Amino acid sequence: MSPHEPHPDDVLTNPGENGLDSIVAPPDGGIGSGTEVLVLESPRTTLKLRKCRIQVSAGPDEGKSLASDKERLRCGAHPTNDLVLAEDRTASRHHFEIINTERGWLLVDLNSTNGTFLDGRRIERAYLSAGAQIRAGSSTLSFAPIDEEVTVEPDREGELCGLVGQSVKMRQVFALIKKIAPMDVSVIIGGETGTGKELVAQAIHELSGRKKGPMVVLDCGAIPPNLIESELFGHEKGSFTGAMAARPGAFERAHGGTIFLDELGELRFDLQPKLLRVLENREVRRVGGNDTLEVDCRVIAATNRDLPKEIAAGNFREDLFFRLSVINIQLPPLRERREDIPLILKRALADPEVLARQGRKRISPEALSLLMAYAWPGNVRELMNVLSHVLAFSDSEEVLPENLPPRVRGQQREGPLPFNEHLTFKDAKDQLLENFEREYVTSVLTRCEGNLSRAARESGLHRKSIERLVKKYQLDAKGMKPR
Ligand SMILES: Nc1ncnc2c1ncn2[C@@H]1O[C@H](COP(=O)(O)OP(=O)(O)OP(=O)(O)O)[C@@H](O)[C@H]1O
Repeated sequence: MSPHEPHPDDVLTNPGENGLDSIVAPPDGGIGSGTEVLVLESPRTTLKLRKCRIQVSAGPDEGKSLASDKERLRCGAHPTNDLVLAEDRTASRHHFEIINTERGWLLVDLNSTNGTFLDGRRIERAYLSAGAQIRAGSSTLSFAPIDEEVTVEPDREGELCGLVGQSVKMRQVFALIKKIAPMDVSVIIGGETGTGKELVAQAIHELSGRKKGPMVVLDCGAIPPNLIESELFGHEKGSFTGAMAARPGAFERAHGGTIFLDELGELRFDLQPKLLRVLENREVRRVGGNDTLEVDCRVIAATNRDLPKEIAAGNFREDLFFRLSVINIQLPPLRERREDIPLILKRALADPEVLARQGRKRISPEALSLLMAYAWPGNVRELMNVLSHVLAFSDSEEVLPENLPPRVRGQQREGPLPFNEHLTFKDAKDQLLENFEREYVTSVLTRCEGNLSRAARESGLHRKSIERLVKKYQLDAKGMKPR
């Protein structure tokens, strides 16, 4: 897609019936996103596209015009601009840019020699209204915003770039991914752990014009605070103790491609302005370095936190949220699309690697109905883990209910509490509690593949408490990581 085709500014959808809450607009309650939510009767998603048109109405390039959906569009004499004032000798190489912000179209002078004028007044930054007249060099340009709505029907296919799902909710997600992937805008992907946020980010990258470029994943929750700048911007050799060699940061490595900021909600509040600065300026300077490097990458972020709530609680910066949430895709938990389970299992069993290792396997109808009844707090990741565990430990061709873990069979709540009646009350209680603690933490860690931060989030325990329990029961969290 050319950079001049439309791209959406906001995603609007039905938040209620027909499973349409899978894709939501950035919420407007209290934080003023300026986005409406359309309640539709049919399972469709409506994208509100925001474009603008600038036209040279006077000057040597008179008649040139551009309709753009880009987040930023640049104007000046240099051929790399979106609108090139090739004939205007008094226009600077990069004269001004117009940024599509959630608050409106912002005109920014790019340190031009002769200045940028809006309706006759010299400006550095100013919001544009319809019909505004911009003067750059000896050219006058008229500005007009264009808003249009596009309806996105659920996709017909039950698969997209490794994502499997035949439910209306997932097919809506697939259609939305296809629609927005070629548009070079930021995206925030929300959803519980294991719902496929990283897969969605990969799909957007693969279906975009940047697919030949790199996709760099930065786990914001896993970066020690003292290394955040070096992780984002890179560092020069010797810039701090331990910087043995120069290293490019994540943004530099993602140049020409996509940067995926995973667990964005975990990024510490005091570190958020540093990220915002890179997003705003699109340039980085390595820690200990002197040169500024321009970086051109698409930003996709994921979180399992409710960011508007985090903003209200003072844990997340509103400006960073708005900078990133041009499009907001919310992935539904597996328990809200149980009809996807058979297809996900079928695809997994047909995987050539699984076939080579385990041979042809099938799931009995009784086992399938248990798998479909379970709540899957760890979503598709947990389903995949259960499947590989079951396949590794069952010899027969058919997976039966007894091959499934007790929690899936729903047996953990059955029967009397397994306490030892020959102990004193206190000792019996302590033993019961210890058994519970050991089994609970083992179960949540298995589900989270030994990832302590994720296990803490899913269990509602503090990470320190999980660490203490792992130590107390000598659990092998590392051994639970996938090989
Ligand atoms: N719709 C899906 N179809 C097939 N596989 C899926 C789907 N969703 C998730 N998976 C699989 O589940 C696992 C977890 O997916 P992924 O890492 O994308 O989830 P996530 O939402 O990013 O999780 P987290 O928030 O914990 O990082 C992966 O093995 C992925 O391949």
